[in-house]
Amino acid sequence: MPGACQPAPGTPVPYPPPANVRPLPPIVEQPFEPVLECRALSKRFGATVALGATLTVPRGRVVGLLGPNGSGKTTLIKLAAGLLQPTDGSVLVRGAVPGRSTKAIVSYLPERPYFAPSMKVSETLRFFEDFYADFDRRLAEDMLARLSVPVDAQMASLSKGTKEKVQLVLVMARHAALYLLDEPIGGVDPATRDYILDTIIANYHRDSTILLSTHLVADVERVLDDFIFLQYGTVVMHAPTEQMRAQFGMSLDDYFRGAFRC
Ligand SMILES: Nc1ncnc2c1ncn2[C@@H]1O[C@H](COP(=O)(O)OP(=O)(O)OP(=O)(O)O)[C@@H](O)[C@H]1O
Repeated sequence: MPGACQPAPGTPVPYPPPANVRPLPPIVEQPFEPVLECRALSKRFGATVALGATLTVPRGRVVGLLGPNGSGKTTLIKLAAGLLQPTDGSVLVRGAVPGRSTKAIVSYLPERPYFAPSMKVSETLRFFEDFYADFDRRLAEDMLARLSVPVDAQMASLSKGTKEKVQLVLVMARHAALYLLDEPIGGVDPATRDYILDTIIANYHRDSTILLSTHLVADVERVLDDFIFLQYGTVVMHAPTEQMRAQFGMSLDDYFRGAFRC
C-alpha cells in the first residue's frame, strides 16, 4: 500500500520539474566502479509491487535514499543486504549476488536494534569482533566514548536513541565496502544528530560507499554526495546533491517537501 503522503498511482507528481527544465544527466565518473547494481530489480509482496528499480551506485559516495513511507527504501536495502530475494531482475554488490561473500564486505544497519536486552554494550563489541574480520574494536570504543555511551551498561538500560547509537557505531566500525544504513539517526535527538553524522563521516573511508535511507533530509543532506528519490518503488531521481541544488536553486529538503507534500 502506498504511504499516506503518496498520491494515488497515476496522479501527476508536481516534481520532478516541468518539461522545460532539462533532466539531470546521470552520474558518470572516471573511474566508475559500481558497488551496487540493480538491473530491472523488482520485489513483489503478493499484489503489492514494493520495488521496480534500475540503478547503479558507484564506489566512494555517500548516497541518501529518500522517499515517502512505503516507497521501497527498506525493501531495496534488504535486497542489497541479501535478506530478501528479488521477484525479478538482479541486484549485485561488487558484481556478486548478495550472499555469504558479500556479507563480508557489506555492513548493514537494520531499522531496529536487534541485540538481546540482557547484553552489555561491551558484549556487543565482542560479538562484532568475533563475527566480522573487518571490525575495528578500538575505533568502536573511541566512537562510543565520544558519544558518551557507557560500555558496561546493559542494552536494556539504555534509551532508544542510545541503543541506536550503539548499533550505528558497531556497523560503522567495520571497514566495509558498502554500508547499508536503514534510518540511522531516526531515534536520535536533534542536538546529537549532527555529532553522529560528523562522527560517521570523520571515520568513513572514501573507498567505501554509504547508502542511507532517511526521512530527516534537512539533517542529513549536507553529508550526501548523491541522492536517490524513490516513489512507488521506482527511481524518480538519482543525482549529485550539489548539482540538484545548483540547477533548481533549492535545498534537497525543500525539493523533497515540494515533491511529496501531503
Ligand atoms: N513483508 C512484507 N509483506 C507485505 N508487504 C510488504 C512487506 N514489506 C514491505 N511491504 C510493502 O512494500 C512497500 C514498500 O515498503 P518499504 O518498507 O520498503 O517502504 P519504505 O520506503 O522503507 O517505508 P518507510 O519510509 O515507511 O520505512 C510498502 O507498500 C509495504 O507495505
